[in-house]
Amino acid sequence: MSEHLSDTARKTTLTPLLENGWSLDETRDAICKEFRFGDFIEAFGFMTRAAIWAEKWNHHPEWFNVYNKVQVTLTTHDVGGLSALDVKLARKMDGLAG
Ligand SMILES: C[C@H](O)[C@H](O)[C@H]1CNC2=NC(N)=NC(=O)C2=N1
Repeated sequence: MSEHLSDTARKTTLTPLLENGWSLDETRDAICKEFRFGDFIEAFGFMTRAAIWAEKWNHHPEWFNVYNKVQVTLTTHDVGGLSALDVKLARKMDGLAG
């Protein structure tokens, strides 16, 4: 079971993500990012790869896709806010998106 991200962890692990296109939704303690790809197949390929990691880690994104755009929201429902799992999945998604 994950834990709510500590203030220290927020400074060290969240800051680089916020500098890399993620933004904080403070109303629900979530991080969000919009990824854009060349076309639908690239966007869906990204979603498919991310889905396999999400399933492996039992940590599932909220996301919305139209054509080449994927809007992602990450938060941990079990703790009612951000946990280390959100940071881990956000980093993985950045890596997969290239
Ligand atoms: C029962 C199941 O393990 C939980 O609901 C898992 C599944 N995937 C999840 N995904 C996310 N993003 N947050 C969770 O708290 C979460 N919990």
